[in-house]
Amino acid sequence: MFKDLRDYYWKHRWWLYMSIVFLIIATGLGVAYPILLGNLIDDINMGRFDRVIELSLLVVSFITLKAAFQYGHGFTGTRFGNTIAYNMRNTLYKKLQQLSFQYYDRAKTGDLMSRLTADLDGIRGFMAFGFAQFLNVFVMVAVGMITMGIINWKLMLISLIPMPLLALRALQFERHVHPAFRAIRVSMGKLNTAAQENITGMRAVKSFANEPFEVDKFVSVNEDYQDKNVHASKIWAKFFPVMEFLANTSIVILIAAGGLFVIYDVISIGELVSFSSLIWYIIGPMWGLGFHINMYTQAKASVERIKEITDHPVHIKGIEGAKHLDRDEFKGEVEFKNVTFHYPDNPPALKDISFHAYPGKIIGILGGTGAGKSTLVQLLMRAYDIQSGQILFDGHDIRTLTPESVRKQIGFVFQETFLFSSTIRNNIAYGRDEATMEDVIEAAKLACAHDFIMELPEGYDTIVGERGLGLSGGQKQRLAIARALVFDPKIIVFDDSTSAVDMKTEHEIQRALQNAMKGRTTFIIAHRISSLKHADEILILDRGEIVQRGTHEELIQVPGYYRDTYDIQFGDLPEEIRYKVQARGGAVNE
Ligand SMILES: Nc1ncnc2c1ncn2[C@@H]1O[C@H](COP(=O)(O)OP(=O)(O)OP(=O)(O)O)[C@@H](O)[C@H]1O
Repeated sequence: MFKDLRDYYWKHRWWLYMSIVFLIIATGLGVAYPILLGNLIDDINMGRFDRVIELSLLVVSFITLKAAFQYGHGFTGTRFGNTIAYNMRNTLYKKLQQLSFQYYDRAKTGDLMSRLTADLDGIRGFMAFGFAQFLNVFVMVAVGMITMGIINWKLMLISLIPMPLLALRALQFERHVHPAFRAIRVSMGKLNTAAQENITGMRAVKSFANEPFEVDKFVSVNEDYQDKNVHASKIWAKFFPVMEFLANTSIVILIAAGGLFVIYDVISIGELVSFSSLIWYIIGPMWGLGFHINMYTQAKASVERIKEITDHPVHIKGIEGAKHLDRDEFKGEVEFKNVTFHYPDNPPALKDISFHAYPGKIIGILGGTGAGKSTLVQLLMRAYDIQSGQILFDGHDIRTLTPESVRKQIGFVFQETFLFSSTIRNNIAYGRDEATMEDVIEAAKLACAHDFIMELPEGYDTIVGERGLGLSGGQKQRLAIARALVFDPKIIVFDDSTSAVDMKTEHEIQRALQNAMKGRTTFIIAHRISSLKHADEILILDRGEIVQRGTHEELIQVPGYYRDTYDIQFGDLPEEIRYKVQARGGAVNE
């Protein structure tokens, strides 16, 4: 475990060393206190009062010194644990940014969140205190036994008789309670996931009036969480009285045997008092043995869970000597050459795809659900590496370019718009820190979003809620278009951006799209002919293959998916209305 964490703590290891030394000193000083107390009692018992003040002051000084070293241990330990957790958190978060789409296809949000929080916290706790205290167990037992042995080794051996049993019971307790705690953690994860999903999907819950079902679902996971806690408490309740009994047996033996030793003048009454304090130097560590081991095993498991992420291979990265694609030099030419791609463990999602998009041209993509449209445009930004063929930007295979520079050339408008809980300005300028207010406004104007933004109470400073709550679907999409444009990219991709909006909004978005496409190589996935008809080439995909291609005029002449779609959308209209609607570039029932 320490080897795995070396990178995070090596530079700060002095905090750990200091923390251990301070704790050992505090433990050593703690031994002086019972001895001094014993001496004090013996002096009083024998009527020697001359050293009382001196000894009392010494006791106070030792207690104060011990407290000071304990503070030092706490301070340095916390510093050490927090520094490690801070470094690990940053590394982990950075790695999460680097991991590819392939990783996130399978990752679970709740699980990742618990690694970032609960697991890191477990490691922090162990490194801050757990480790030093684990070492201190041996120091305490050794110091306690030596000191008691010096006073009277026979009494020491007699009073420690129940100790092996106590240690055994503590280890048994750990063995039982460890899985119980693990079950509580798993159940806690389920509870979090249920609550998180419910809050995220509250609109769906309400629209289906499914609150009672959700409450029942939560009650059942909550019951499970409660059961797991009750189970752990039962283990606790079963083991602790026995452990307490064994610890107290030790004290009883000490008092009984020690009393006899005093009566027979083998030890003084003060020494018996010292003994009864010193015995806790053994009982305490035995009692806590299970707890320390538990803390260690949990921290070890957490390190492994974190290493799973930090050691996870990054699937998409620039090869050695990858070229940076300069945005001023890039013309916007895209070519797919016999591209075949499948997701891991899946049949091909795209088969032998070839097309050439010249700078400024529009490629329309149409096809049934699952045909591979979104996959095709995701390959443009090298979300995944293809199995065969080539994707070329201005003639360069994108695998020979740095992924960042490839992605910076593309403005993406996704099916679903994700907005961050921040101002509208920041959401539009997302990914382009150097964008000025003028750039943001210009992009918003092009995206036909400026007017509605100005009607909002705080204009561009309006904070949009999580996921953009408070804005309509059409408004969110226009913000997404503005965000894509603020980059002034050479390529722009629209993934079905108008499917979820009403006709009026669609018309506004269409206007925004027309503005956005000007001078850029455009890929537009759409189900509406009105969005596709201006394309220079339309690709019809079916089960990962291009089954038809051509311009609107060419495709409506031949039977196939495009003409069928056209007939469904325009077929019922009389000839002259059909003509007018098409000329307007709008949808059928506008
Ligand atoms: N992340 C993924 N992992 C595994 N398979 C995937 C993944 N994404 C998509 N697929 C599969 O790849 C195929 C193509 O999916 P894709 O999303 O590209 O289709 P689409 O044409 O965009 O569909 P839609 O119009 O419904 O969005 C489908 O069979 C789909 O199930």
